[in-house]
Amino acid sequence: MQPRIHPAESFDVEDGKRQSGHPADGLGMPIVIKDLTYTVANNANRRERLNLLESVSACLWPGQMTALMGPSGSGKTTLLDVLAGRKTTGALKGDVLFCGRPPTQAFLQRYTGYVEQFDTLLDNLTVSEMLVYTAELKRPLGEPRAAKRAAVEKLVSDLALEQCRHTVIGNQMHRGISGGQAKRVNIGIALVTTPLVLFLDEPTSGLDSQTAKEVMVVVKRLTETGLTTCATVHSPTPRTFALFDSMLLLLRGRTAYFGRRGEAAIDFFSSLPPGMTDSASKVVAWGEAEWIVEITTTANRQDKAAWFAAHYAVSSLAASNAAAIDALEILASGGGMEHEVLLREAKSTATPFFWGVYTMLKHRTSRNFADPAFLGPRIGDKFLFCFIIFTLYFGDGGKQDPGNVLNVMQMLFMWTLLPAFSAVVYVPAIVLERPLFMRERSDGLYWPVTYLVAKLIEEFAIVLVLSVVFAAIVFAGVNLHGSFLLFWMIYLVTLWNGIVLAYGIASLSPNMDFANAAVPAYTIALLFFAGYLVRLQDIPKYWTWFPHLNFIKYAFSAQMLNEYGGANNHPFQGASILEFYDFPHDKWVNLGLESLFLIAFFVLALLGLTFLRHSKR
Ligand SMILES: Nc1ncnc2c1ncn2[C@@H]1O[C@H](COP(=O)(O)OP(=O)(O)OP(=O)(O)O)[C@@H](O)[C@H]1O
Repeated sequence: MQPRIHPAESFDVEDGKRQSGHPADGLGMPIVIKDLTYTVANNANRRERLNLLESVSACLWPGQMTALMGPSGSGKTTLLDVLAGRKTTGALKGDVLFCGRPPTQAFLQRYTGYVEQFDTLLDNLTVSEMLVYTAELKRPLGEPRAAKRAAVEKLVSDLALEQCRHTVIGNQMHRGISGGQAKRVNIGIALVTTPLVLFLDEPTSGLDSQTAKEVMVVVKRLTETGLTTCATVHSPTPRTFALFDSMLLLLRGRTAYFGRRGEAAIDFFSSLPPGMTDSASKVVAWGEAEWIVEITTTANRQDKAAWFAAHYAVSSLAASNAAAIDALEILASGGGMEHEVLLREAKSTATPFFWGVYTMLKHRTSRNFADPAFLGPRIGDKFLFCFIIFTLYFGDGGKQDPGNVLNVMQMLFMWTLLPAFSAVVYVPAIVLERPLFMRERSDGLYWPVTYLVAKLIEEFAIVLVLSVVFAAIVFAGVNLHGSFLLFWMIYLVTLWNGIVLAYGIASLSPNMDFANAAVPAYTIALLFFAGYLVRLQDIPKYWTWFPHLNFIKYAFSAQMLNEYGGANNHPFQGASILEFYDFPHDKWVNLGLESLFLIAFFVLALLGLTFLRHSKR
């Protein structure tokens, strides 16, 4: 006799009520997957369409843990991504229903947890800080701080992280917590808002069998409180596999088995025709999971995936599954389910913009400001150039001979250009952090604009302080003229422009190499059109549009007008300096026009962060 699928056991389908005493009482969300087909353009031949998932049907139940299994490349992560709404490409057919309704993206971001295969953590926070940071961004603003801390404390205890709670997470260069602890922190991040559904992509990969079991025991305990849990696993040990309630087995994107783990699965696989199965006696020696993996992997290698899918499709198990799935769908679509209202959620983040910025500054910026590896590259170049200019041009501004006038102009030109050149130092802040940003954004921690504003405030604050010091040293040391306030403001706005430009280019660039090449290429192009190497009036007609798009031109014009605007406007090449170069506008107007580029680069960076994902999933 084929086993009955668990939905019918958990729900009284006829009455439409939960059976009393079910662990899902009070919390949880059933998920129906019905005839799901997911198609993408083949990487190898873009004109060809590939079904990465084909007619997959199953349901995931609150309070139960479903193992998503299958050989490598069978579509497990693809299915998890589809369920969690994290696919950015491809076409979907069929239904994915949470509580009987298609979920909004905002619902998925706010009420489901997704533990990705690779860890994306902030390496300079401690375990506790990482969880508090996530809790503050993801839990409602109105919740008292003590309640948030208590939720984190509970997670630390549930996930057995007490030992390493104050250990810095670290990275490959500076070792911090272990792989198993990092995995548990990732699970903690997914659980910190008490989600209704938990997706885990290979939560046990890279862990020894004991740690893998410990991690899954924790997940099991949490699942029993009513969570709907689905985890991809490769070859779990018998003890780990025993924690799962059911199994969805995929072969080349098609269902090869969906049903209970244990006796039901063993019955199903041992009843296959000879040649397609293996002796059930091996289950004792190998364990159930290993035995099933062996049968299905062999079939996959022998190109029998289609046969398996067809065999399952006509089985009485598939028929009873289909009936149970239909019943659940009808029941759920009837309304009145506990968490149904959440499915109408329209806001992807629980906390407002200003809170996101504040929390990011509080947790991330405070750490960065105490980190020499972060501050070093941001201060070092400015210090070096300031030192060179101070020692090389000391007192030159007070000397009136033509040679010195030329030196001061060249110095002003370099001083104006350097912030744009050294902008490349800000590229890694966006490109290397992209996986973390993508994860946090998908988790509904913040909007791209929140992230961008917080990061810019962090960078702007550093150069605000530095620029006053270095501008004062250079202005006094070189003995410059004009307004110091303007001299400093032009320097500051140019530094800020360099930062936002680097962020803009980084957000548009697919990788570090591209961004590292694009920033200097663009800034060198600006250099030719800044009004010094070629006078603005001598630029050929077909290039005259470009200086208008050049913030360095406005900055350099403002610096020159500031320095030579008064009595200092010496005779130069048969005219005065300013007549010879003919810089347009007033010096303050030039500063104002330069400032407009901040807005333009900001919009560019925001568009890149919002709409370009670079890694297609
Ligand atoms: N655009 C594409 N063109 C061709 N093949 C693709 C494309 N996108 C994904 N695939 C293939 O789809 C299959 C499913 O990938 P997926 O990551 O879901 O497998 P998986 O079962 O999670 O594998 P693993 O266990 O190794 O993580 C893989 O064979 C992958 O190479």
